[in-house]
Amino acid sequence: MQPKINKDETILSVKKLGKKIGGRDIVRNLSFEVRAGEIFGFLGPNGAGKTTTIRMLVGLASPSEGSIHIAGYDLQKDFMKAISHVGCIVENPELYPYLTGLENLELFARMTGIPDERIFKAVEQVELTDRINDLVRTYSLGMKQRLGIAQALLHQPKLLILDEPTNGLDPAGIRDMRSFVRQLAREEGIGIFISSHILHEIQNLCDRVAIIQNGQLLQIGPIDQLTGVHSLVEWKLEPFEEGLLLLQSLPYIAKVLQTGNSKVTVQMPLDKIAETNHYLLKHDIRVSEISPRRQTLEDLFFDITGGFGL
Ligand SMILES: Nc1ncnc2c1ncn2[C@@H]1O[C@H](COP(=O)(O)OP(=O)(O)OP(=O)(O)O)[C@@H](O)[C@H]1O
Repeated sequence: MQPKINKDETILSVKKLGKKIGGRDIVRNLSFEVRAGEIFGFLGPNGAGKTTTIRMLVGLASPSEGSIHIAGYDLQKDFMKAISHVGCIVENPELYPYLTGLENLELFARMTGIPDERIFKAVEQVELTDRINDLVRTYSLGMKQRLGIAQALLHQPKLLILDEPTNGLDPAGIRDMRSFVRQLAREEGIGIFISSHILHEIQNLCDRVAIIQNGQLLQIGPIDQLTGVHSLVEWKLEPFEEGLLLLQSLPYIAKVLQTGNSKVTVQMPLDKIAETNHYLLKHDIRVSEISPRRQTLEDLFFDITGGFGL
């Protein structure tokens, strides 16, 4: 029987979190929540403060300001209770290659006092049943990741923290990861916090995202709401510089997002395409391509972070 999921239950609540290291603000005034059954993406360019935030969420670093509550428990005041609801896989999990997947989990379960019967459930949850009796040294990176996640699920956490989970995985590995992460959220009601810089992965997987830069929150919200706001149109123009200047002079062209290979992508209303095309042609600009599309998470990310560091 599937557990009843209360989607209003807040699993992780971060309020006004701050971290100073050597007098420098690494994380500032960061607030967000992750609810039961929700997949929450945490994005930011290199050096934005993602790892520092995760280190605070799992108790490896203490906040200079603010609070973290996990399943209602204050991580600072009630550490053991709060952390007992967290499963995390940060970097590569510790696994023994000359033991089978099952033996690895049995060893870990015994060391941490978890009953054996939980193991099969966790193996099922990460879709590793077929290979669980094989030696870990024969596993692909994706299978090792899944075994690591099974290990993190053994104590039935309400919050799962995954730091760059698709790093190094091939497309099939990424697809498998996406499938069971969705199931963990939808069927088990686990709140899932994923940091990543692979933006299309986040776009396909997460319900909501937070984008941070310089330790501060820039945007937070459901992906559809954040990305559906603008329509983008890519133009291929010749001569390019003159065409670009003309486009920029139009009052309804909101933003120029990318240039290269005689192409420019601008934010503009779709019903102005014909008018714009006519205007360019009238000024002897050859328009060889016009491609309208919806704004992606990647566009939004580059737009608001300035596109640095990815
Ligand atoms: N122990 C430390 N001492 C000094 N500076 C630090 C320390 N830890 C992190 N920083 C600095 O804090 C900033 C944020 O680092 P952090 O590793 O949290 O970023 P990140 O978003 O995880 O980046 P990446 O995607 O590159 O891992 C960086 O400028 C980093 O140099």
